[in-house]
Amino acid sequence: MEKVLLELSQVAIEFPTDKGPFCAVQNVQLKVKKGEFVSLIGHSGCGKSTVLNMVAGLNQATTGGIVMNGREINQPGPERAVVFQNHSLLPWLTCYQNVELAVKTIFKQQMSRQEMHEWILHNLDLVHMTHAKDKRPSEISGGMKQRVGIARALAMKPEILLMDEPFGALDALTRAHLQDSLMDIQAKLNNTVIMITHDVDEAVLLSDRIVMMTNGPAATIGDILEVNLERPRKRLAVAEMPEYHRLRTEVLSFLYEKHNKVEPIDQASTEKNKNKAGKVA
Ligand SMILES: Nc1ncnc2c1ncn2[C@@H]1O[C@H](COP(=O)(O)OP(=O)(O)OP(=O)(O)O)[C@@H](O)[C@H]1O
Repeated sequence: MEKVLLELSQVAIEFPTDKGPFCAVQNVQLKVKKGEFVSLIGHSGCGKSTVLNMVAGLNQATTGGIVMNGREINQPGPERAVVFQNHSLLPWLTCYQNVELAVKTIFKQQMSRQEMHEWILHNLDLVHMTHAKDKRPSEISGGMKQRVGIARALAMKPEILLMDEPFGALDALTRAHLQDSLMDIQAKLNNTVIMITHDVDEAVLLSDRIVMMTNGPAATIGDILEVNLERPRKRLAVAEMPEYHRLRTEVLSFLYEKHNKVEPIDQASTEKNKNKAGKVA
């Protein structure tokens, strides 16, 4: 069995507000193994980004702690690269230069200029963006920007990749292409990934485990679903598998029956929500 890379123990966080402390999440317990792909899913505002930001070192837990490789996390670090929904590339730099900036910041002491150059090209190639390396973000599509954002994160050689709805702003086709690319990259590199998603199908297709969160305030992990679909996964073949549909139904049932956010819960609204093509509101 792979070793545990990351452990969240009894994690809770309170934000100061005008009305006093607001407990966003509490009692979050999670172990993530090296090479594992874990998705976080839950209704809007339940605390998914808050949890991810704590792992990134951008938020500090009020109680409990997060340990990675035996060291407590209390600030951001290059071993935990974050990919946001909106790529966050610097608009005045080309794709190449955006990746270069991250590579230089981290590897200037360890790599020669030539090694850095090859490493940047290698990572752009991984996401199929070599052809557009000299373009600026304004000259490429949303999906391409997101690819460069992923290349930049991977180029940091992170031990864990944290993705906050990385494909949330993309159209369905582009999203599917990027999901496939991410699965290919993961098969090659065996990255450890924690990804927030609102898309039930995306969660089932990509994940080894799906962490389902209850509604806030004081949200916590309600259930964790193991996804044992064989890899490599091909979306069309997977969509035919009864196990895929069972898992999908489990997630939908957690979200819309056990922890529905729409109140009062009546049969009509539950059915309506279930038919939202697997997108969580
Ligand atoms: N800095 C902050 N100060 C006060 N409250 C905060 C702060 N950051 C987050 N919250 C609150 O914590 C809760 C969880 O927010 P969070 O952004 O983690 O939810 P989320 O599940 O990622 O939502 P979404 O799916 O809509 O992105 C929300 O009620 C939010 O208003």
